Amino acid sequence: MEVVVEKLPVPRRSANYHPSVWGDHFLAYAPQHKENFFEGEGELQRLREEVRKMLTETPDEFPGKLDMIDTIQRLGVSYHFESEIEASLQKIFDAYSELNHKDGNDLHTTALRFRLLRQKGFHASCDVFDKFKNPEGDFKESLASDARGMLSLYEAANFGVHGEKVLDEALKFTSDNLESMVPNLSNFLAAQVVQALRAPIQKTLTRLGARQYISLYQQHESHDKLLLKFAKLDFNKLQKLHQKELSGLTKWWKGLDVATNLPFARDRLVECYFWVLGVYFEPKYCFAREVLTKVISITSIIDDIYDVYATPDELIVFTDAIERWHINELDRLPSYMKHCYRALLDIYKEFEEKLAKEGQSDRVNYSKLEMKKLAKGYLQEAIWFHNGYVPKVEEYMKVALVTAGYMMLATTSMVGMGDSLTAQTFDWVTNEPLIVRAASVIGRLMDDMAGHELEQEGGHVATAVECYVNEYGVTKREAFDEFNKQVANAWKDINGECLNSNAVPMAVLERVVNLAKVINLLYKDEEDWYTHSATKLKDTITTALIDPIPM
Ligand SMILES: CC(C)=CCC/C(C)=C/COP(=O)(O)OP(=O)(O)O
Repeated sequence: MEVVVEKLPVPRRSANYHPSVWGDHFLAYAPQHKENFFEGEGELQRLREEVRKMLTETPDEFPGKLDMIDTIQRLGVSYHFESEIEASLQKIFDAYSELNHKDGNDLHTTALRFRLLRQKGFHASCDVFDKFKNPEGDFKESLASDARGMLSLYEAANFGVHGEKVLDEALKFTSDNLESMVPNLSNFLAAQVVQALRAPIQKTLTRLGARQYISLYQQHESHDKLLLKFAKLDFNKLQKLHQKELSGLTKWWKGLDVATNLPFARDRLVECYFWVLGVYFEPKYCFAREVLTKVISITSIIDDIYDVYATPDELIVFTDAIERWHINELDRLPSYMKHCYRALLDIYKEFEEKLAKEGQSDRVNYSKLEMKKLAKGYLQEAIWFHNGYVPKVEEYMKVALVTAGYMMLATTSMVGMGDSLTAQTFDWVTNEPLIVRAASVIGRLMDDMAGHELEQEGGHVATAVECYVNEYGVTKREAFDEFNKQVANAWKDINGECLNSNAVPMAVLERVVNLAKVINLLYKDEEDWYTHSATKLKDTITTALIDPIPM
């Protein structure tokens, strides 16, 4: 279809997004030496083996072993000991009833064991919490004086699945009581409680959680000095690795020159990299991070083309060009779209070439298909907007779960993950499995609650909020209450899908869980940190990616 463009002045909208707050900052971290760039490498390796020894020599049936595993995980270094921890948890799971019986009324140990198992996909039964209830069926009031146990129960209850009433009650009981306990707690415990109430472990990004826990842990009077030193060194080493990756990505991004060529769009490379760092931080996922960062940052531009700048006619051509996915399509596009379209094709071509060496270039097709589906969803929303149409909730959600972007990102997150993934796993992810739908529900509803005011001012497709208010004649607050319930239910779906999953590797499920965690940070409390990234998100990125931990 031929469309005449840019001959007549076209009325354009602008959302006045602020420019990049990072500019070329990360270019300064360009790699000088490819190998051995970290001075503390020798020390780090020595400490790692000491920690491994401590971990393997501590008997699995010791309650202290649970605390050791938990501390190692929370300090962000458990990725070094995956097989050792998995083997311990398997033994602990096999002896679950017996161990619970032995611990009697120790709430902390019971709850911690339950959470550590659930976190790694073991279906630990929540019946172990029944004994902490009184004959009336309520949690015993006496527990409210056991702050450590209450905190552990709260963290455990965040791993509940549908139908686990005792965990719903535990979540309410602990949430209601923990806050008022804070003034009477030690600094270490009080700080943990405050942090946990803000975001439980289940919803905390691993790098941020590690950074926070390292500072807390060193205030704990009986902390393990060796473990603490190892965690600090490892955090700083990874931070340097991430800085170098971001330096390379900044170089790539500069070639696109968003400020000049696409001035209406959000220029958010560093924020996108941070998003991806929430999905995987481990060194082995370096290429996966590159793939996902490039895709998410170009998607952000594409989203702004659809939502803000383009005319409906241009969007029809653009969507068709994405569907055809061929460089010849460039001629049909106005010049601003050309920049974006060329970049889109280039990045996928680059992935294909790199993956061809491993015989894995087919994987890219799954991501391309999802990108095409996303573009069609974006077009549908743009058409609704330009027609002033407010869909019914069901009609809206069908499209808006796609435009939440998480079906595409979940698929793309797997593209660079290495050789252990099969075609079956890719088929699984592109068939909208429950866990991906649930992450999309969280993404869509939290984004809509956060973006609602702004999107209405700037002119934007009706969000879930307007659709719901319009269809059910309720207040905005009532719509928010309903959505918060749906978000909580979606977390239960996610928790359930992670249990005893033999069909899909845990490493893949963890990517989807992590995608949901990122939403919980960026769109919490009805704020949009991603779009307005100059304050809270800038500070958060600074702690994760710029400031090293003092040794
Ligand atoms: C999850 C993905 C793909 C992230 C890339 C950046 C992006 C599009 C964020 C959401 O923006 P928005 O709040 O404007 O989204 P929407 O227009 O869908 O409401």
